[in-house]
Amino acid sequence: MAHAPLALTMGEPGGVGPEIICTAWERLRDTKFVFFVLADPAALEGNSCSLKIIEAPRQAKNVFSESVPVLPLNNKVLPSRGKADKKNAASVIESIERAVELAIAGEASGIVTSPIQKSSLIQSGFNFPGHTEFLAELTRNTAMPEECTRGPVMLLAGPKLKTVPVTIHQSVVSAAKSLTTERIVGVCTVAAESLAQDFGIKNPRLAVSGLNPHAGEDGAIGKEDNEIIAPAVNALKAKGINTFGPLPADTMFHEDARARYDAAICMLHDQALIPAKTLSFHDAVNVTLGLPVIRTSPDHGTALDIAGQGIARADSLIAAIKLASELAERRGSI
Ligand SMILES: NC(=O)C1=CN([C@@H]2O[C@H](COP(=O)(O)OP(=O)(O)OC[C@H]3O[C@@H](n4cnc5c(N)ncnc54)[C@H](O)[C@@H]3O)[C@@H](O)[C@H]2O)C=CC1
Ligand SMILES: NCC(=O)COP(=O)(O)O
Repeated sequence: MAHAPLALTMGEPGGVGPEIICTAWERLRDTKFVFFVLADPAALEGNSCSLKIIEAPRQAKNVFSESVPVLPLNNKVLPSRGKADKKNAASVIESIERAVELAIAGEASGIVTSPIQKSSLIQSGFNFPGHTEFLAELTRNTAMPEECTRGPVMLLAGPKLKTVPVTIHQSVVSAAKSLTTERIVGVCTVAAESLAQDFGIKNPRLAVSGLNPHAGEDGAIGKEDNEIIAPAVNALKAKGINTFGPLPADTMFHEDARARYDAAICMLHDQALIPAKTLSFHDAVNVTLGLPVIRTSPDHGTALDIAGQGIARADSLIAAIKLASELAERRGSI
């Protein structure tokens, strides 16, 4: 049976989201990568692509080669290019919530999120630091596919490197304090399962970073590496997960080092995202593992500084759309 279309969320209407959605559609309109956008049409107007209002996701396929299919939201936006306005928060959030409902109902084969301006949503009272945590909450009561452990876990997947941060949207101080052996084992377990099931990597090799310089220099520069991370690596090995580390984070991303593993598991957000974005800013995709629905996203943010100038690249969004479609095929979604 043909796949249901992908649900694209609107993201921050003042950012580059609307223009890269339009560019992505122009490049994909004659392909199998059919999507519809959950948006207030006002957010997408002013770009070169034509829009077609649809009433249900199943209509997307019939209009996709001619227009961007748009499933309208109840909450309206007042877009202002280059600025994030917290008055648009209800619409931005509704887009994500409706995408999740449609994916759970099988009317969308997966969700691709456009970037949100987190600071603006948080100022409006939104209680989540990012999509990852919000999607985990929205899908909390939905059963996971068989033999899949619940996350959420963030994966940055690029052509040269896959990285997973154990701690995500936390200050460095709180991230360091919140690291536990159990948490590292949990994240690695979800990552290993997903790399095998979703990415087809048999017995994936996980390289686990240290937290401190030189992985703690045998306890001389911090105790977490020996007391928290090394026991996690041992516990993972005992579970049969192909894991090694803790490795000094500064020397685990050069070309020869990358050849030794399938994913780098990092203790901090920036340990994982700096190498991923440095190597492949325009090709890497942010994937949330350990959800009952498929979710991908471009690796970049709202780029308010270039919004509306016609220079934003849509490559990472296109990579996110293609990857979501591949994952849906692999999972055998409707
Ligand atoms: N998945 C999501 O919703 C994400 C949201 N964000 C949010 O985005 C906002 C801005 O974050 P920043 O740290 O400034 O990162 P950013 O990725 O928005 O921008 C960083 C730099 O990259 C450039 N850039 C970004 N996307 C580009 C594209 N498609 N083509 C060409 N150049 C591009 C920007 O112009 C800027 O110079 C923050 O609120 C952040 O939380 C950041 C990452 C992911
Ligand atoms: N730096 C990555 C990022 O902030 C994306 O987070 P999320 O919105 O996917 O949770």
